[in-house]
Amino acid sequence: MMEAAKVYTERKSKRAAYKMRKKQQRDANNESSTDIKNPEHVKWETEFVTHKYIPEPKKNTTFSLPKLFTDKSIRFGQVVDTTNCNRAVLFLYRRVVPRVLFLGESTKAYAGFGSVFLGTWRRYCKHLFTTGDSKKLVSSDLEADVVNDLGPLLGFLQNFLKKNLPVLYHHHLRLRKLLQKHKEIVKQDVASFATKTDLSSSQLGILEDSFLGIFNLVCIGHKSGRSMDFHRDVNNLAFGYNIVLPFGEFEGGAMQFPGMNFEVDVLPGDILVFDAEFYQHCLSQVNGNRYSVIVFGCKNAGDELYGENGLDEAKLVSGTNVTDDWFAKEGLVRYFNPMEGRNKEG
Ligand SMILES: O=C(O)CCC(=O)C(=O)O
Ligand SMILES: [Fe+2]
Repeated sequence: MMEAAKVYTERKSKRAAYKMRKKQQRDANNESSTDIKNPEHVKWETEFVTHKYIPEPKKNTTFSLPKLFTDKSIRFGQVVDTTNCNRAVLFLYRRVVPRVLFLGESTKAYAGFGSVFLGTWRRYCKHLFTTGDSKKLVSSDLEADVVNDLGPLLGFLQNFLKKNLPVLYHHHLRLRKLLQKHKEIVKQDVASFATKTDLSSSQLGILEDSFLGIFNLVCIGHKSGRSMDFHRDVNNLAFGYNIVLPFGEFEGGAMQFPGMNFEVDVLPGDILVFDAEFYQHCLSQVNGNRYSVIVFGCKNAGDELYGENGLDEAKLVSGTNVTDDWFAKEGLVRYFNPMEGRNKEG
């Protein structure tokens, strides 16, 4: 007994020392704790805002909007749209990305002066014409460096979502599994899929599965071309949310929501999660070198998997083929709050 008690005490003090060391390391690196449960760090706030769709203004129109969520603490803005369906939520996590995971030089060089897309399927990327220069595909001498650089960041993000936004985590996971399932089907009969769908055999396996984790598509943006114009990400997965992580040395680049009459600063180390498919948005003028990692889902994949291959679950991710009744029957809600509860998939 005595011996056991001693071992226990030793372990306890070792653990305490370890925790202390980690904390000191974090402080030294000027990193923030990712434990958002710490009440000192978290201050959830709910803002109810009404969103009004406004006609797309001329290119380069600038908006002057009041800033929300300027505080250092993490906040939660719940947005009620005009149909009062609680459709959208925006989440802003301040200073949660450890500094060691910030984008490295290789990835910045790889992004060049436009946007590049990394995804499981080359074709799948090709479909994303959200910016003029997104045709640049995944093939570069820098690719290995980029994978080494981005992999840990995506791993961190995945764990972060799992802990803090479980429903969104499962939404990505579901799409991921669906695409994997499709990949297996294609592999078994490569010839017959060659013309059937754009997610064809020749496009498989560009990146290791483990690199993307639960995610399917990642955009690395530099200067964020079109984002500065007022837009919606209309090719996005329905009910998906963009996860935006800005990096670099810059000023400006606030995410603006003119239809809701506010903007939020999003800074290196922050994670912004918002419904870019539903809400019109743009970035304010950026001065300096701003890079952004944007994780999202593209609805073409869901549409193709459903339409071309009849994979039933794809209805869920494409959204376009389903009614509210279908969701209800499946025990799902169309407009989920990524923070609360879980959709069906375990
Ligand atoms: O932050 C960026 O670079 C892009 C912003 C944007 O338009 C989006 O995430 O949908
Ligand atoms: Fe956007």
